[in-house]
Amino acid sequence: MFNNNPPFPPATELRNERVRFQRLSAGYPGRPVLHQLSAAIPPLAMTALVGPNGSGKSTLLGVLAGVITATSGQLRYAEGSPPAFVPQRGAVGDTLPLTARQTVEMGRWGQRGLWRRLTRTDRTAVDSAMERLGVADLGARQLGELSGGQRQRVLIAQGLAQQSDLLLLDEPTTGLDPEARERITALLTDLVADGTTVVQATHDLDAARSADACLLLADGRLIGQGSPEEVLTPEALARIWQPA
Ligand SMILES: Nc1ncnc2c1ncn2[C@@H]1O[C@H](COP(=O)(O)OP(=O)(O)OP(=O)(O)O)[C@@H](O)[C@H]1O
Repeated sequence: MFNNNPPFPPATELRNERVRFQRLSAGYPGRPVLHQLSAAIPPLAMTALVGPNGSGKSTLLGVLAGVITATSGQLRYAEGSPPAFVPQRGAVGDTLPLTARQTVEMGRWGQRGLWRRLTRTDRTAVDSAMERLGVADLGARQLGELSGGQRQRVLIAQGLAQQSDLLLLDEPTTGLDPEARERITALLTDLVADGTTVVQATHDLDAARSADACLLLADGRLIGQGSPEEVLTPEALARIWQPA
């Protein structure tokens, strides 16, 4: 959830790639999930991770975020900040006794450490992330009292407060109504225009089709990468979502 040091040092020789992984495998104890993935994440662009339930999208995001360690392969980052990771809404306890503002402030812990007081710079980063997500007026509300869309925006604000140029989001629009979805999609598009590299796992094919690049996963294997037109063909989608 917080800024992590990348598991591998920045690789200055990466050109036109923000992240590159080669023959990357990862999983959980006794459960291999990702098998030998090789791909690159383009900088200053939106990349969509697409695939059926259980195909390994969250696991790949976790590896890119540095919260899951690869079991083999290579993962390299171009120069830039450590990634900011916005986990799935359901992965964050709704019953945590935290206000919306405290939740966003947690985004600064990576820079500040858990026990240090927030500086003015931290508070400014928190304020501006909350303004940008339209949740400034919800600051005093308990996280668990917020609607799904509001809670999602608070979690994205926590990611933005990290001020990273690499933002990883796990299904940021799942379960939201169309208006909330559009709002978040527009925000992510603006972030890319402002110089952020965004990677989102998504079930939303409209969001995936409007991304700059797609990685298509099935059963922990990468079965397509490239532009949405190249990857999200009717044949590929039929094959993975309606197996014979
Ligand atoms: N903490 C865990 N421990 C053990 N297995 C896990 C864990 N988290 C996920 N898995 C398993 O890893 C596989 C990939 O899960 P993952 O969450 O990465 O897929 P996903 O594509 O993000 O799925 P969804 O679209 O449902 O979110 C699944 O078989 C899942 O059951």
